[in-house]
Amino acid sequence: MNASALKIAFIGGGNMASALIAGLAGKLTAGANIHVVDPNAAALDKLRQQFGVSTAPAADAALGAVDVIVLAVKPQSMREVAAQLLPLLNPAARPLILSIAAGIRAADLSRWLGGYGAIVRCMPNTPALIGLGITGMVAADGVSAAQKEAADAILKAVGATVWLAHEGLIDPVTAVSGSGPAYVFYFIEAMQQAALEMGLSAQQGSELALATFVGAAQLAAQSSEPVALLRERVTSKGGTTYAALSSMEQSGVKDAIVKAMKAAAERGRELGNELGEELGGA
Ligand SMILES: NC(=O)C1=CN([C@@H]2O[C@H](COP(=O)(O)OP(=O)(O)OC[C@H]3O[C@@H](n4cnc5c(N)ncnc54)[C@H](OP(=O)(O)O)[C@@H]3O)[C@@H](O)[C@H]2O)C=CC1
Ligand SMILES: O=C(O)[C@@H]1CCC=N1
Repeated sequence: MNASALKIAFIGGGNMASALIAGLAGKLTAGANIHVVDPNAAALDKLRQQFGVSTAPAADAALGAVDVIVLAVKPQSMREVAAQLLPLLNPAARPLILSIAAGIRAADLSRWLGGYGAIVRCMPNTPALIGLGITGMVAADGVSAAQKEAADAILKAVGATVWLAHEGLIDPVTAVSGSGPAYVFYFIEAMQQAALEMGLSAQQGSELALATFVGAAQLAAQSSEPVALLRERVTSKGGTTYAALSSMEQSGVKDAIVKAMKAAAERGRELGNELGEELGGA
């Protein structure tokens, strides 16, 4: 499969699909090679104008002529979407199905698609929009080496990829990096609020909080030292950082974050159980 000429269809053109399309169109493959199916006319107009993709309001014959079909609808819509897709799947072309849905297990998707085996489950994140995403991925047994390469090329076009040893690790990845940008935005919002309450302008608080996040993240990414050591270097004995971190420890911030992330992973497992028939914990 020649990655630069890949024909890719997206079923669902919402937040995550748009972020992926923005990273892919005109880079990995031409916008004209991308087809997007979504019932929302306004969302499709925007994608067509921005990236030159073709669009349709419902699953159509174009799905029979692509190499990869990305399923980018809500987990709750997956079963219905599989039923719409099944009659349009071209068995001769045997396209790769790339599911980005939280929770939905490959075995359930395969059953809904009449026993289809060429399925890769992946968990991207929205920084894909600017090429800085990271995606955890796992391939079902029916995926060929060329399809695995194509899946990797698609997600690498929007950031980094991490292949997982087994599907049970997708829920933890969802909790760490899939949902992760929201935790970071939440922390930035809190810093902006504090800045405002302490007398800085909204503009100054925003600039200071954002630059601090970008700088600290880049420093951690570029450093060979543990993050804990970088934190200690900011924390002078009896100083301001110590006061802040002590307050966070007293409030149980770290424990709360760990607990919250475990809740996210658990919600992924729950979604799989609620919406599918396969048992979790693979
Ligand atoms: N947002 C994120 O950061 C991430 C999301 N994901 C996963 O991506 C998937 C999509 O999430 P997200 O983009 O946030 O959701 P959105 O709601 O933004 O996008 C889903 C889109 O699919 C459309 N849709 C619904 N039914 C159909 C159908 N039958 N055919 C075609 N399109 C349909 C929806 O239309 P309508 O609104 O009218 O229902 C909507 O526009 C989820 O499964 C989620 O778990 C994974 C990683 C990160
Ligand atoms: O919140 C969600 O369920 C999706 C999956 C990861 C990020 N957004």
